[in-house]
Amino acid sequence: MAYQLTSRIDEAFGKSLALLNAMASDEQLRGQIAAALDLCVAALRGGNKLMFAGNGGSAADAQHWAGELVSRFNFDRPGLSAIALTTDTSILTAIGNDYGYDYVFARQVEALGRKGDLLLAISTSGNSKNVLRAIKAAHAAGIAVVGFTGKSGGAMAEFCDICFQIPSNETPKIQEGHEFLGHLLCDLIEQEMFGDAKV
Ligand SMILES: O=C(CO)[C@@H](O)[C@H](O)[C@H](O)[C@H](O)COP(=O)(O)O
Ligand SMILES: [Zn+2]
Repeated sequence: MAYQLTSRIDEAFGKSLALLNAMASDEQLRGQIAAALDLCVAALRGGNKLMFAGNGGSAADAQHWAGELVSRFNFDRPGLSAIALTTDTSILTAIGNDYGYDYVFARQVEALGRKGDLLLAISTSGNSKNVLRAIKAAHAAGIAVVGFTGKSGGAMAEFCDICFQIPSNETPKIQEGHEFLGHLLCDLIEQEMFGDAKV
């Protein structure tokens, strides 16, 4: 029992370290991070907002990252315009009940999204229908999309303007990769927009 426990813990550390190492040495990923940062900063500097959407653990990521931007990340600065489309239970239940769960994000993108906003769509499989519909609704409204998914990319990869494909097929490990990128983007956005004014 103790041996199994130890080996399982070792395995978890090993997989996460290998994942982060693979990401750290991926030059294409670095280019995508810079490009996603440009889209985020352009939207925010243009007076637009970032919208986040995802299911389950990715809903938690959406809320987490929007919170970092609206409140603060590393240092005090003006709040940044960001919203998670996963939080208003009245809206979610109304859309889910009246139109179906596949529409819970798309309907909000249609209602709240404006040309120049940015959608950050998170799906480990890349195949969640409500996320795919949100991406479609975003493009119809002139809103660019940064996707976060796994190695296969699923259906969403080809529809995103930039798509982060974490090099794993395991949902929790993909989520760990997403979490790293989400925090990194929050750090870079804050630095890019307010770093010079930092006291
Ligand atoms: O957090 C986890 C698994 O680690 C789950 O809650 C997971 O997010 C849910 O099963 C989601 O419904 C998966 O959807 P998706 O990532 O494939 O779009
Ligand atoms: Zn999870």
